[in-house]
Amino acid sequence: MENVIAKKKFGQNFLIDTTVLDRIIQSMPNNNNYIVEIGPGLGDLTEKLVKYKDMTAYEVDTDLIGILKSKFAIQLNEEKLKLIHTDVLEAWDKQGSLHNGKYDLIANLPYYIATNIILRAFEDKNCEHIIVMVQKEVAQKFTARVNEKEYSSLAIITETLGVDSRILFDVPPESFNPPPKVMSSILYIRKDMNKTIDKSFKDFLKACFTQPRKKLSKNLSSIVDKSIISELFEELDINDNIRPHEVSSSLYSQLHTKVRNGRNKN
Ligand SMILES: C[S@@+](CC[C@H](N)C(=O)[O-])C[C@H]1O[C@@H](n2cnc3c(N)ncnc32)[C@H](O)[C@@H]1O
Repeated sequence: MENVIAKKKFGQNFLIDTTVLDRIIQSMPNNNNYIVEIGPGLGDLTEKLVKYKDMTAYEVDTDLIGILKSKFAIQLNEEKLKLIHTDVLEAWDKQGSLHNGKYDLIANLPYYIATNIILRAFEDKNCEHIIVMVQKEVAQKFTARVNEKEYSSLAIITETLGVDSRILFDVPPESFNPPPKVMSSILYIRKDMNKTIDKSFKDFLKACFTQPRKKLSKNLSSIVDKSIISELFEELDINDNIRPHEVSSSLYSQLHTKVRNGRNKN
């Protein structure tokens, strides 16, 4: 590894295990999509990705930009690689999308903003696949299934937008330098490009999970009259004692549609 001191504030844990790097490459979907990487770091994953496809990498750290520019001078010159020096969240704010064509996001994400990045990739209409290294606990939240205790808004949004979502494999702390304090996982999500989620559904889920271990009916009573909740539950054959993590994403969608169509408190 180059003589670089990893910066905690940028979530820098560099992946040094070549077996893991190769397994990420093997997980790449077989398609013609462009590649976007967030946080190329010292460029170990970038070096492998750019052999397969043209790509853009977004990096916030000025010191790393200098290293990457000399390491990838040829690829930059041939325009196989575009290196953008910015905070990726600002790029999303400004551009709306990280690339103006269909792309797959492949990255070892900075953990302090990983959830936020995945949610932004969900909103990005050009992003199809998300293959990212995140904290294992975060990966579990995105891939939980109904009735599991981790099943909440993130998993429901993922199921609603996705055709496929799963954890591909776990990665131990010693695969990184410096090693993070937590176990990591490679998360795989394939979005359905025809689907979007509106803010009203997200707000609805937030209300449903205000107190995740209480009854769903109790949480819903902050936005829907109790008598209407009973009516809706009967129509949809939902048990009054049900907890928020016991309701499937499709049932949440149906409930939301009914609430939005006038049966809320306002
Ligand atoms: C976990 S490291 C991964 C580095 C490298 N890809 C690897 O696998 O070794 C996260 C990378 O994201 C970069 N980063 C952190 N915050 C960022 C942001 N807001 N926008 C763009 N890059 C960011 C860090 O500087 C670092 O290079």
